[in-house]
Amino acid sequence: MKRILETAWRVAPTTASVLLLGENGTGKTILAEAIHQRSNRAKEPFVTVNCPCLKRELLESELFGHVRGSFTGAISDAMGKVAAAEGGTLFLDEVGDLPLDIQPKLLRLLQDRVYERVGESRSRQANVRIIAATNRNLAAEVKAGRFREDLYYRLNVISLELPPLRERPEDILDAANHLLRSIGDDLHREFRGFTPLAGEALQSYDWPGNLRELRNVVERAAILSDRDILDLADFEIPTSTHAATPQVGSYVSLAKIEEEHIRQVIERTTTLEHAARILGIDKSTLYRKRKRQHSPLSDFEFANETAACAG
Ligand SMILES: Nc1ncnc2c1ncn2[C@@H]1O[C@H](COP(=O)(O)OP(=O)(O)OP(=O)(O)O)[C@@H](O)[C@H]1O
Repeated sequence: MKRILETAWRVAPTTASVLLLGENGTGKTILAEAIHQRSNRAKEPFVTVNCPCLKRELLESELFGHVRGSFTGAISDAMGKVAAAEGGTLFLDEVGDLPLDIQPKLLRLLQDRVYERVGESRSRQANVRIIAATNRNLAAEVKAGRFREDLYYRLNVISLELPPLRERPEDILDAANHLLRSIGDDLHREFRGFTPLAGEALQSYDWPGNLRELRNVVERAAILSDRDILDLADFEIPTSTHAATPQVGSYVSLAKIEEEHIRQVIERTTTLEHAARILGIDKSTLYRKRKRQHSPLSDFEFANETAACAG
């Protein structure tokens, strides 16, 4: 992540287009704004276009503007977001969803800095810096014929891939502390972080919704807790989905649910002691339960066998 941010800050003051890649909630929009803030366009507008939100005709007009009468409902001339972003940055969110027939118009804007309003033949000059983001694999979209190769290469000069949180568990606590401080500012409260148990639980979960989900979980805990150090009891951290997990209400025994839950916690933790603390039992009880369940002991459990029995 450090390397990604270093590259982002290096490219920020230039006018180069930037392509941000990553799953939903990894912070692409926030990074786009931060790049804009660190550019010499910071005092100029930062304008977002959300590509999948609009129908094709409306999207073209939203981007480039239109002249009166160019389509039903075009009752007056309108400037588009390209004009609104003049001098500043145009952020194209979910650019992978841009319809194929609008893509050449974006390419022209990127290459020649010109565009036309819908229904108008005269070209207009634009001075905008483009930052685009997508959660799609654009190379695969090109192969599938849904994204133009020339546009892909034009956008992909500087691309930054934001990794999902589950691939950087070492960053989770830092991110959670950062979010907690900013949530504290909003709530006019001063938080002092997380108890070790809460921290471990935050790090053990794989956050499919990434930073957005982490923020929601931390915010909820902060609002509902009256402590200044948030504890495990303040959190509702969802159990990650697992194909083999028996669902509550399905026809399986409690023992089976317990076995599966223990298996999952062990899978996500690095020591038996850590797993036992999350499960709220002591490690010798956990060891006995694992033996009773006839689960083959993993390397890690073997390594901890002696310690567990002593404890
Ligand atoms: N660096 C950060 N500092 C504080 N909050 C952050 C940061 N990055 C992400 N977040 C939180 O995560 C949320 C999602 O971030 P963001 O909208 O930038 O993600 P995204 O990758 O653009 O998501 P999507 O693909 O769904 O649009 C933000 O609203 C914010 O609450």
